[in-house]
Amino acid sequence: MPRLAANLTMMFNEVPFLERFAAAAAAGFDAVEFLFPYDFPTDEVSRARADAGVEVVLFNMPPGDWSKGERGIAVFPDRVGEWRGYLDKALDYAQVLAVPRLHMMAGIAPSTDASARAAYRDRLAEAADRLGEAGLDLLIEPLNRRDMPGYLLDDFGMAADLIADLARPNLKLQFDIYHRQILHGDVTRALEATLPITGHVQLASVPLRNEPGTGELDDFAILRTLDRLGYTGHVGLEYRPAGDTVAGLSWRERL
Ligand SMILES: O=C(O)[C@@H](O)C(=O)CO
Ligand SMILES: [Mg+2]
Repeated sequence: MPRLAANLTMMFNEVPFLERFAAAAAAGFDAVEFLFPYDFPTDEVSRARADAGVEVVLFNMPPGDWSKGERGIAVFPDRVGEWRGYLDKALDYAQVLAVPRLHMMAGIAPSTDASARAAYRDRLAEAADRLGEAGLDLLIEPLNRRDMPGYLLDDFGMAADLIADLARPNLKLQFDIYHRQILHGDVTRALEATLPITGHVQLASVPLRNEPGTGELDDFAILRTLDRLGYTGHVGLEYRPAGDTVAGLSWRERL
């Protein structure tokens, strides 16, 4: 059975962010992930993590101004200086929290925009090299067009091509089963084909993005497939609980 990590951005929203570490531990998790820790100083996040005794397995680089609709700025060739500041900041948090991997969002731009694609590719190479020196993996995640309209990286084939072209051993795929199913389907064959380049997996029901086992896929069969393929990483539970987070965790009894 793959190891499970609670996503603290979506789960345990009954309590403020820093209290979610302890809430996850109390619910039996020894690993967590989240989108962004940057609203809180590193020492506060670090204390919450250490007090709860959980491992942080993933978070994202700053995405630009999220409230203005930005979803990464790597696609903008004229914002490299700002982007480098974000990379420094993410590395700072990652090192304090001992996080082994970071997700870098691409940004909103048409995939036909050659300058956006070139900028994204350049930033991926640069970030992979910087993170590699620090012993971290860099992840890229295709996002479905319904949840993230206009996002550049909206295709698993594009992600696999980028990883092959850039040939950085620490540049890997963030395989979110929810996005995969909405974008392309064929989840099992895609896991088989891309597991060697996959650095992290995330799971939620489709289409509502609720608890595993409540949607159109057999999420338990998918978890067994990950076992069969020898996946040893974590599966991030990036779902919005349909009701109370802890009550909703009863799906784990079926594992
Ligand atoms: O799937 C998602 O939405 C996240 O993993 C993410 O990093 C971008 O929002
Ligand atoms: Mg995801």
